[in-house]
Amino acid sequence: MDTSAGAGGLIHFRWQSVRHLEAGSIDPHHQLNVFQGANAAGKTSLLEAVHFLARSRSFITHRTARLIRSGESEALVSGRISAHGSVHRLGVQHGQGETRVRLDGRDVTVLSESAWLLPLQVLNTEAQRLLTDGPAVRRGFLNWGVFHVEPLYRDEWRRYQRALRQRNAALRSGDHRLASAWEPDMVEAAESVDARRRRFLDAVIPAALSVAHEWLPDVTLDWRYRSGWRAGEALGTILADARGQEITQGFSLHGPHRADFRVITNGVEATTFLSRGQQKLLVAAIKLALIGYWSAASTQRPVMLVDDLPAELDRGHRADLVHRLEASGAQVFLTAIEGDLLPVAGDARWFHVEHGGISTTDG
Ligand SMILES: Nc1ncnc2c1ncn2[C@@H]1O[C@H](COP(=O)(O)OP(=O)(O)OP(=O)(O)O)[C@@H](O)[C@H]1O
Repeated sequence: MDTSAGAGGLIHFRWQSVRHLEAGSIDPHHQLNVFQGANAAGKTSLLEAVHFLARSRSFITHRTARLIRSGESEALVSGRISAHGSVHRLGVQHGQGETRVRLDGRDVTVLSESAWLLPLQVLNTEAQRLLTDGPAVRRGFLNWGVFHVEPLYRDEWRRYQRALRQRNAALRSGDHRLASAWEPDMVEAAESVDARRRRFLDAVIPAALSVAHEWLPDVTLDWRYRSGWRAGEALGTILADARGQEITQGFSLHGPHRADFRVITNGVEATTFLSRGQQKLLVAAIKLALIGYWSAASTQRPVMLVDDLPAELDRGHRADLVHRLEASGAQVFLTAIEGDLLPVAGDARWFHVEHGGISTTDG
């Protein structure tokens, strides 16, 4: 670890045996990095490699093994990251079914320790799952969102999950007394998890909807949060009342593990009303608001990976999204087949991607 922290974010990045990519390295710009190249050149693979460094897994398949270049036995990424006023060395290696993470010369066993350094979001075709998929995806968004600004959240969420697991085990064995013994712990952790989630959403979603409103002026936008238990009632009472039924089911039906939030457009679910391009804009607005919140609330520079930004967006929305990304305070990695579709206004580093090789260009 050294103290030449500079502007923050990923200041050096190196990869080996990742998908289609030739082994290589780059020194990313602290604000905007554009990767342009033809189909199958390796642009997405580069973003995937950055994701692998930050989160120790692939963002595409959730099957990290596929990240390894065909014919090789392990993939390796490493980087120097400026965060919290210092520079950290992070390396992630995947091979033989195992992922090994090293931070500043020591092994890391808890993912959140290394993930903490690079608060990261992805905007790609999968990102629309935030709107289209079930609540688990939105809870994941909530958990990462809160985790990066409220360090205590991770412990409270873990404490809740532990109490929930224990209560579920007691329910499955039909043990009322043991199930009830775990409830006070569950309730205490649930209340603080819920309070932090509400605070986070109250800051992020209205900001997101105000940007979305500029992009979609004819759409009425609203949002709702469900804590996971009946509004206005104490979770402790709900758990006690539900215990008999839950013993039959074998799991807990109420609590923040059932939380969700939804964006409502013209009175109905966003996904039933918006076009694909409009959904992309709405998700982009949510992610922009999140990285804005992270930038303002913590000392790390967030990283935003945007795959094929021009796809599905008209010229006006494309330009506005690029400008907002440039002003977001994040370190942005953008890919595009044709760079001239991206009206970049400020300082940026441009890279040409061809047959898995990456070289800097002057734009
Ligand atoms: N594990 C792997 N080993 C070697 N090559 C791989 C591996 N996984 C994928 N590829 C190849 O990498 C190429 C895809 O690269 P990538 O998705 O990064 O391209 P891209 O530049 O983002 O393309 P597009 O603009 O078409 O989305 C494909 O040719 C694919 O067959």
